[in-house]
Parts: sequence; structure tokens; C-alpha cells
Amino acid sequence: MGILFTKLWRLFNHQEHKVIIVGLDNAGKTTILYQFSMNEVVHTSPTIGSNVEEIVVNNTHFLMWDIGGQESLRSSWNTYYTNTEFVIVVVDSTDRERISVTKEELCRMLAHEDLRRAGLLIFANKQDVKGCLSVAEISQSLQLTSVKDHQWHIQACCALTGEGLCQGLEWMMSRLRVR
Ligand SMILES: Nc1nc2c(ncn2[C@@H]2O[C@H](COP(=O)(O)OP(=O)(O)OP(=O)(O)O)[C@@H](O)[C@H]2O)c(=O)[nH]1
Ligand SMILES: [Mg+2]
Repeated sequence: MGILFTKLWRLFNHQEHKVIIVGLDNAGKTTILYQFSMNEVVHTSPTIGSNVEEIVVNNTHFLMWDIGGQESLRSSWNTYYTNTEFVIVVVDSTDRERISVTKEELCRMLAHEDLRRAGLLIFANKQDVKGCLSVAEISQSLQLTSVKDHQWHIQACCALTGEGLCQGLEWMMSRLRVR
């Protein structure tokens, strides 16, 4: 009962910040979620539906929803949008062929009414792989500089080592501080 009350209290006082993690299949979303929550690399299989974890950083609570990215699942991403404060888009930086698909999905998301106030964090994941797309290349492919109606930030990372993930969280925290 105590835990339930605390959770409801946080939710109604907006002390728990809802985050959705989206991106194409195989981008590394689930790996990132469990790096955040357990600080380790878990063995993953393609997510059908979603995983959710509460992450606490310096007393700030994030409720993070990791949503399956397979093509057939993308049309249901919008069922997670209500009350979302941050959208994390995970990009597989080795997947040059499908960066245009990510761009289309991103445009669709940013046009959605329920996300109009959400901040956008892009993780350029799998930076450990030689020859992968750089942050600058991904930025350009996604035309991030033309995103004017959302706060956004792009961060290079490697979910296997955890490199870059904290910097992404730091950016989200900094956005909360200026509100
Ligand atoms: N080399 C490398 N592999 C990674 C990295 N992050 C994740 N992977 C691997 O990429 C594969 C897919 O990772 P997942 O986290 O399951 O991908 P997902 O985005 O959750 O995929 P869906 O659930 O299908 O949408 C796994 O084999 C991971 O180990 C990374 O930074 N570098
Ligand atoms: Mg997954």
C-alpha cells in the first residue's frame, strides 16, 4: 500500500518523468534500458510489446518504456505517447540502409499532438563498430537542424560498454532543471 501510494503521489505531482525509447528493430533499445536499470549488458531477443523500468538518477525518477521496433509494431508506438516528457530515439549507427526509415518514423512522431512538448534525445548507438555512421552523418540524415519545435540532443553511445549513456541522461536532467 505504501509503495502504491508513493507511486501515485509521484505520478500526480509529475515527479516521475515518462520516457519512451523507440527506434527500429535491432537498434539496441532494450540493451540501453537494462544498462540504465541494472548497469549490465543483458542477452536480448526482439521485443514484442514493451519493457518498462523505473530509473532513479540523483533523486529524479524516470519511468522508461522500451518499445519493440519491428515494422509491424511501429503503428502501435502512438499508444504510448500520452504524458511522455522525453522521446529517446535509438539509431543503429551501422545500419546505413535504414536511416531514411528512422527519419520517416521520427517525422511522424514529432508531428503527433501528444508529443508536442516532449524533448528528443537521439542515441547514435553501436559507435564501437568500425565504419559506422558518425553523429554528424546521422544528424544530417535525420535533418535534426530543421527540428525547431522540440528540444533535441544527439549523443554518440555504445550500449555494450555504456559509453555515452550517462551524458544522454545528463541532457534530460538539464532540460528538467530549466523548466
Ligand atoms: N556492437 C554493438 N552491438 C550492440 C550495441 N547495442 C546493442 N547491440 C546488439 O544489438 C542487438 C539488438 O539489441 P536490442 O537491444 O535487442 O535491440 P532492440 O532495439 O531492443 O530491438 P527490438 O526489440 O527488436 O526493437 C543485440 O545483439 C545487442 O547485443 C552496441 O552498442 N554495439
Ligand atoms: Mg528490444
